Amino acid sequence: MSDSEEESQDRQLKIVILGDGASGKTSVAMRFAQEAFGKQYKQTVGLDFFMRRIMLPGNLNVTLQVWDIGGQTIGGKMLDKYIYGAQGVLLVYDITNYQSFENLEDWYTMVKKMNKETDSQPFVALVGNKSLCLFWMVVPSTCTLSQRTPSEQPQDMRFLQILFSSCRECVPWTRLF
Ligand SMILES: Nc1nc2c(ncn2[C@@H]2O[C@H](COP(=O)(O)OP(=O)(O)OP(=O)(O)O)[C@@H](O)[C@H]2O)c(=O)[nH]1
Repeated sequence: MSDSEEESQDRQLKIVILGDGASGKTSVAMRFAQEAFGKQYKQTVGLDFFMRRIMLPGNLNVTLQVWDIGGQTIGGKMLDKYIYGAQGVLLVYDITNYQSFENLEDWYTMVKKMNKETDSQPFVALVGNKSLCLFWMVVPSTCTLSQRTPSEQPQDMRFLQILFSSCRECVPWTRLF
């Protein structure tokens, strides 16, 4: 393969979406990859994949492989395999469900455990989904995972700030991916 052919090939990045069931992971992935939203809840069993090509500054083509992990996989045998090798992790909670925010700590622990041995750590972002359901909001927008666990500052991760999404109402997505 020539140099130019090699250069024109897309780089692949693996993004894993984690969080409790019904927090909106599939909706986030679908909104990103297909610009679609399904109102009906259909539980993801195991995992699902989505892909989208994007162009980064400098005409760099990148294919994002989005791994939508079912909320029921926590504690399951396969979860570490799903997380392995991810360059980015979105930890999704539902702003109308406080438990889904609290449980992110468990998801985050899995990410840390999985990546303990590897040199490259993924970028991790918290995503407060259903962000336009303000009437039912129970997780204040000032909460972050690191605030909840001050002793556990994520020095070993490149931790991004909290982001908000609303799949139903289609707010701009540029900051999330
Ligand atoms: N109003 C509103 N509803 C949303 C939003 N995102 C998702 N939902 C709804 O929330 C429900 C659950 O969404 P899913 O995307 O299937 O949740 P999930 O996290 O993938 O769930 P699991 O497959 O169980 O892990 C569905 O009925 C969605 O239509 C949003 O931004 N706003």
